[in-house]
Amino acid sequence: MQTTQTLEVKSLTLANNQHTRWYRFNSQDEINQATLKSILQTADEAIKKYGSFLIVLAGGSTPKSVYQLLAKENADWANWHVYHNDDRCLPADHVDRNSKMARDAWLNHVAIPANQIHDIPAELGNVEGAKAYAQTLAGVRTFDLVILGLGEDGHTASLFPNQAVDNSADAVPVFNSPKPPAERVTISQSRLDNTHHVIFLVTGAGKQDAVNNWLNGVAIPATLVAPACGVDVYSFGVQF
Ligand SMILES: O=C(O)[C@H](O)[C@@H](O)[C@H](O)[C@H](O)COP(=O)(O)O
Repeated sequence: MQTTQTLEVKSLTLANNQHTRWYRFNSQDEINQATLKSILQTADEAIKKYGSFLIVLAGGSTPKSVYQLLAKENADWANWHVYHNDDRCLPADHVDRNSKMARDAWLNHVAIPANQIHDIPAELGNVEGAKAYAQTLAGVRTFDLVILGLGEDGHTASLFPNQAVDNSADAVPVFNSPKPPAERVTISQSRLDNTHHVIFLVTGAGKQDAVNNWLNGVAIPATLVAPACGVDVYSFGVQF
C-alpha cells in the first residue's frame, strides 16, 4: 500500500507476531504527503471492494496536519465512515477532545454525512462512553484503515504501559491514564487488530526511546497491535 518513492527500510516480526514495516521520510511534508496518499488510495480500494471506507483516526498532534490536507481533497466523501481510536473524558467541545481536533482540522470542511462520523461520547464518562461506543461498533465490519500515534512512553490509542489489557468489549474505559486526563475511552486492542491496514505516525526525537524499545522487542503498548496485515510505521525524525 506504500505509494511514494520512499522505500521500506526495515521489516521485523516481533515475538508476539507483530509484523512491522518501517518507512523513513525526510521531512514533515514528505510524511504528511505519503500518509495522505495512502489514506486516499486505501479509501478508493475499499469503496471499490465494499462500497464504503471505514477509517479510525488517531488523536494527538502528529496527524493534525494530515487531516488539514484531507480537508482540501475532493474524495468520494459520501462513502467514508469515520471512527476514533480513543478520546478523553472532557466536554464534547473541549479543545483537547480528539473528535474536536478532527472536526476542526478536516471533518467540518468536507461532505461526509453527519451520521457517518462516529465520535466517542467520552463526555458521558469512561464507563458510559465506552458502553455507548461498543454499541456503535457492534456489527461494524473489519476496519479498512487504523491510524495510530505513538506516545513518548510507548502508548498508542489509550493503551498505556503497566495497565491491564482489557479486551472485554470493542470499546473499553481507561482509568488512571498517565497522560491527562486520567479518564478516557479507547477502542480495545483486539478490535483495533480487526482491520485491513494500520499506519503508525511517529515523528520527533521525543519518540526515540519508545522506538528503540519497539525495535528491541521490549513490550510497549504499540507492540500490542498485531493485525494479520502487519503494521506500517511511517517515521520522521527518529533513528533506526
Ligand atoms: O489521544 C491521545 O493521546 C492519542 O490518541 C495518543 O495515542 C496519541 O496518538 C499519542 O499520544 C501521540 O500523540 P502526539 O501525536 O501528540 O505525540
